[in-house]
Amino acid sequence: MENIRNFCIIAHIDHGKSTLADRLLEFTQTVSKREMQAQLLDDMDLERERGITIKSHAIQMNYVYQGKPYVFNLIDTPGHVDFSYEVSRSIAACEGALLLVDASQGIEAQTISNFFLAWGNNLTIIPVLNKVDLPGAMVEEVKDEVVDLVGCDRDDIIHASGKEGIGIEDILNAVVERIPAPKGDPNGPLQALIFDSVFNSFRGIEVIFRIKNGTLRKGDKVKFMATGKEYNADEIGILRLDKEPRDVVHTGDVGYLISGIKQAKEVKVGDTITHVERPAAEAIKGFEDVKPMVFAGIYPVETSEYEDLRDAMEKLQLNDASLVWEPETSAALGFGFRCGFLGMLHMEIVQERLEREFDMTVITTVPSVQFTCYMTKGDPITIHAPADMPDPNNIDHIEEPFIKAQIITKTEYVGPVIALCMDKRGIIKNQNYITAERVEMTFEIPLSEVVFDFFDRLKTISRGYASLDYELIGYRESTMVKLDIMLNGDKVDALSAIVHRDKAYEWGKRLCEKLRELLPRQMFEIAIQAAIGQKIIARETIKALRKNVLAKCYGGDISRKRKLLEKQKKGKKRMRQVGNVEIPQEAFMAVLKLES
Ligand SMILES: Nc1nc2c(ncn2[C@@H]2O[C@H](COP(=O)(O)OP(=O)(O)OP(=O)(O)O)[C@@H](O)[C@H]2O)c(=O)[nH]1
Repeated sequence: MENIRNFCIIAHIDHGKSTLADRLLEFTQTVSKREMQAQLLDDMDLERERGITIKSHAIQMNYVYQGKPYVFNLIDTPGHVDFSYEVSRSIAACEGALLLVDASQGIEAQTISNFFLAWGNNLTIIPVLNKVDLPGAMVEEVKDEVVDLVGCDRDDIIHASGKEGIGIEDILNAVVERIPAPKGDPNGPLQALIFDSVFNSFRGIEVIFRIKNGTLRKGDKVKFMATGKEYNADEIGILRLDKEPRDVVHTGDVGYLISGIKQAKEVKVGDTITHVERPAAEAIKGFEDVKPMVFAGIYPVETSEYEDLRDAMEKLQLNDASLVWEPETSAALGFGFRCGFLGMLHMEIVQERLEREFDMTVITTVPSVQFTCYMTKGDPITIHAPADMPDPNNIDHIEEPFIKAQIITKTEYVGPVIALCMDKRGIIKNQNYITAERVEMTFEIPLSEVVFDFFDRLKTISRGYASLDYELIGYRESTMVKLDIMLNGDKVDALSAIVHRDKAYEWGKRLCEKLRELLPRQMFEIAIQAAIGQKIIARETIKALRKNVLAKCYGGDISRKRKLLEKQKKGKKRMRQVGNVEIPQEAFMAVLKLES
């Protein structure tokens, strides 16, 4: 145990965590030159394509320091605010954290929030000034910022460049010198915290854990404390580039367990593994429940695929503990699921993972935050979907979630940032100069105004020089109304939205215009109407299509006709027939595009 060091890398998005992790793996020869590829730990295709980390990844390295061998368990974590739940779980498995700060950018919003997360969990922080190779590196200024935030000495900050391989040895040495070895009793009853899991269709669910006390041996009979289920530790081992089986995993170590578990619901991230004989008296304190920020319906494009979709969601949930869902029915779309996400990026990623990893084609409906309706009679109702909104006559008042938003930007953009936040019904609470050029502002804003396109607009008005972090602070009364959309007189529940009354007329008008652009023309006319209650507030018409596609073929070439039909069929992916109107995926998201 003396020779183990468990640490994670935390930073704001794009400050270079994955690149630095690559260098650490290379330097410690955890991977050979042949196996090395950029951002090695980002092993999902989606992560590579987008260049972002979505999942935390654990990997073990060996390092010799002053002649003594050490075992490092490194956990690379995502930087985007939507994935902070991954970060908090990784932190629970570590004693220390490398806090990277991009020397050309300085401290950003998630640098601060991730620092406080690690610090609050008593992790030893090693501050690292990364990307010092960049010509724009502002070494002294950014060091001032780091000293201010972390409260460390200037000399504690390590200069590094993941790209050029600068400072790698200094970092590895600091891990040994500054981060404490894990504590725990190797002879005590087994307590291992499950902090991640992966579905493997051949071998059953792989459980990733960190042992706090006791020792786990291959073949041991183990029990998951939350579910009470018992298993055989068929295979245990450590996580190198691949899983490496071992006969024993010791106190303080990070490892995996395979016991042929097939049911996703048997594995709960945050649960404790113990022995059936000599069980631990209590479970390790698990993780705080996730608080989803955005809710949307996910429906199969083919109604017959509902059960397959449920199966896919269960498996995905294993690997994404922040995804929550429950069954939902829509008059327009049939059976599906109401899902809670941590943000819009998370929602996009879930949709893409369902399609890529589980081969599902799904429709996602208008996202919404959660509201509380206080009724004139009876208990308050929580609403996750516009379709659930009760009759306005029975509502006393509605409360919506508010957040505290922390925005860091350059002083020259303070004006536009304040204007944007005011437009979003925000109130400025604080303004604090980090340096002469950079300022940190705090706002209170309704979540519904921030969760959708706010970040894009913030980036545009600040030319990319703004970062945002937010946390929920509670619910406040607002005058919200339900905006309904009707196609040829039929209300389409999946297109409804809950909006602030002051914006409802404008939104209704623009939503109809947007839908006119997005709905494909059909052989008949389509009337698009927006209504609040019984009152129609806007209308647009899509003219009927006169020619049919096959007319272009002059009736001749059969194979060409077939190709054309084939092409049409493909185009139908991600579309749902509602009544006699076809609605493409983009139309369900139209409400998000009204301001751009
Ligand atoms: N010049 C320079 N560029 C770097 C350095 N480290 C990373 N980069 C570049 O910065 C970008 C982001 O690097 P990543 O390693 O993907 O950053 P990350 O922090 O892992 O990103 P997320 O996991 O998505 O938060 C990439 O384009 C890298 O090539 C460095 O030391 N110097």
